[in-house]
Amino acid sequence: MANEHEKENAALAAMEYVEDGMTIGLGTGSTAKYFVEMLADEVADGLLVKCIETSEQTRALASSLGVPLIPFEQVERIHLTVDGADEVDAQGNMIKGGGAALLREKIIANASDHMVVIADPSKQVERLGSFPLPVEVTPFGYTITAKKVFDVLCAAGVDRPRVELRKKPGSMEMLVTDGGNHILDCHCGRIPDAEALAARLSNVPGVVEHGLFIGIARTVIIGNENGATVFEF
Ligand SMILES: O=C[C@H](O)[C@H](O)[C@H](O)COP(=O)(O)O
Repeated sequence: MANEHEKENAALAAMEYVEDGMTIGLGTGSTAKYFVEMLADEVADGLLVKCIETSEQTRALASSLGVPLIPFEQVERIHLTVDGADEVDAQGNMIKGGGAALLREKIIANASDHMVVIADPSKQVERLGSFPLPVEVTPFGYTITAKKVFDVLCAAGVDRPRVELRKKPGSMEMLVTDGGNHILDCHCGRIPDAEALAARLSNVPGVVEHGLFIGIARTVIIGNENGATVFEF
């Protein structure tokens, strides 16, 4: 599939940022998977790195491929994190969390010296919001939190938002994240001011984290059929 080749080329370009001795944050999702696989090949060839995973899914993948993982508590510094995105705008701001991994992804990206985002061109947008914004909430009081989140979206200028509790794929059961929380998918259509919305959402009690990554990515790599385009911020 063309799309897969674009993801793969983005991951390949991200390998340029990897150096011996680094501690590396491993993202989650179908694009990050290519990076983990490429890193595993280099590790097999003698690359010395330590890694920290952003989800149980990535932990399983990395372990199965022999990528060395260390517990977060033992991490003193994260030199580089490479992760995918659901949407990325021209400023490098993103929506993440389509795979429900946004909490650990944001903690790790924010703690990293350098976050590199890898994506195919379908993720590039002029304005964030077409992809439903994931908001991770505590199970306690989630129905009330959902109402507050709806109010915040309206107050932030989102036109007729819709807030949906995410279900497990193919099931009527509520999805539970790696952190034991639930996800509200906020259908916004268009977010007028992502930075302002991010600040408002962070102020809602019961919201653990949201999928707006503002000013966190330093490099965005968009893969294409023949290679990749790199944007630095
Ligand atoms: O929670 C999931 C992550 O934020 C992913 O990085 C994001 O959903 C992009 O995933 P993919 O590369 O599969 O489109």
